[in-house]
Amino acid sequence: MPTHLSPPGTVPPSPTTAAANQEKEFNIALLGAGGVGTIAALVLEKSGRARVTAILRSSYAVVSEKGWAIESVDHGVLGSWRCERVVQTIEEAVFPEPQPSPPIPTGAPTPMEAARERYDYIVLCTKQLPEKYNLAEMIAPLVTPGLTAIVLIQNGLNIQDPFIKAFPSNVTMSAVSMIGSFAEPPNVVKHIGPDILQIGPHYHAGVPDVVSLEKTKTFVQMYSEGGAKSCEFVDDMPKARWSKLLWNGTYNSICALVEVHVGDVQSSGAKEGLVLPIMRELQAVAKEDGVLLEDEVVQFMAERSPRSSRWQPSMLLDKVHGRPMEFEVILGAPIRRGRELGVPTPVMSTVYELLKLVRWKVENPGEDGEPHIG
Ligand SMILES: CC(C)(CO)[C@@H](O)C(=O)[O-]
Repeated sequence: MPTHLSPPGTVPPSPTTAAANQEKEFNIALLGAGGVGTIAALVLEKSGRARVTAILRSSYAVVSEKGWAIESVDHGVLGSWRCERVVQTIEEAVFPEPQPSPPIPTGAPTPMEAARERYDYIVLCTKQLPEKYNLAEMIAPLVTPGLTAIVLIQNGLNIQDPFIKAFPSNVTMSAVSMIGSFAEPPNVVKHIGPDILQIGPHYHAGVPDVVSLEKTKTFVQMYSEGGAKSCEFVDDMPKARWSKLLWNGTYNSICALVEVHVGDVQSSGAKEGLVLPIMRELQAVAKEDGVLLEDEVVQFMAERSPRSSRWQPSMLLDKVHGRPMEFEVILGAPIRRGRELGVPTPVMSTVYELLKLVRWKVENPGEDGEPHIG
C-alpha cells in the first residue's frame, strides 16, 4: 500500500521503512504515554500493522525494564506490556542513517541501498500547553515532509493550526476521545471507561483532500482493528472538536476549580447554574465560527455523565497533582475566538479568570505579607 501521496516536489524516497516488506506496515512515534497514550500505543500494536516507538521521559527507566502494568476494560489485564521501542528523547526516536554497504567485488550485482526508516504517523497524546512548550517545534526531527501524518489525540480548540503551519505538506488529523483512562506513575495504567474516539482530517491547502482522507481512514481502520471499543471516522472535525469542547470547557473547568467529581456538578445544581450557561456561550461562538451545534448536542453533552459518576476530568487530576492545567486551549481559545467574532462570553470568562488565579497561586505559593485587609 502506498504510504505517501504528496504534492509534487515533496515526495520522500521510498520505501518508508527498511522493513517495508515486513507485515507491519507503519512506523509510529507516540509522545505522551499517559492514560490515553499508553492505550493508544497498545491498540496500534494490537492491530498488527504498526511498530510503535513511545517517547517517555520520567517513566523511561521503569517501563523499559518492566513494561506497563495495564488493567483495561477493553483489553484485560496485562502484567507487563511494552511496545516495540521505548526511548527517552525525541532525538533517540529518530531512526539512524543506514550503515554504508561494504565494497563489493568487481562484477557482482550492486545491492539496493537500505532506505532510512521514517515515521508514517506521529501520535501526540500529551497535554496541550502552548504557553509552556511548542509541540510542533519539538516533533520536527521526526517529521518527513509530505510523508508523516500528525495525529492529535488531545483536548482543545484549533490545536491543529500550529502543526499545519509548521508542516504544510503533511496530513494533520485529530481525535476527540471519550476514554476513561489514567496513569499511576511510573508504569500503571487504569483504563476504566471504554476507548471511544472520533477521528477526522483537518483539510488544508498544502495537501490534496484525497490524501488527507486516505491517510486518516487508514489510521481509523488500524485503530479499529486494534480493538478500540469504537473508532469512528468523521469528516467534519471542526464540529466534532467544538462538540467535545462543550464537555471539556464545562466539566473539566468546573471540577478543577472547586475539586468535585462530574456527578457532583450534576447533583448540585451547577449544571443549570454554570454548565448550561457556558455551553450556550460555546454554542454561540461556534455558530459565528461557522459550526452549528444543535440544542440536542448541547443537551446530550450536559447529560452525558450520570449523577452517580465519580469521574475526575483530566484538569482536576492535573490540579490535585500540582501539574499545569490545560485551560488555555479549552477555555482561553473559545473566549479569544468569541472576542474576534464579537460574541460575549461572560460566564466562561469568569471561570477562565478564576482558573488563571488558581494557576498563579500554584506558581506563587509564598505566604509573604500582612494578615490584614487594609
Ligand atoms: C472527556 C475525557 C474524560 C475523555 O478522556 C477527557 O477529555 C478529559 O478528562 O479531559
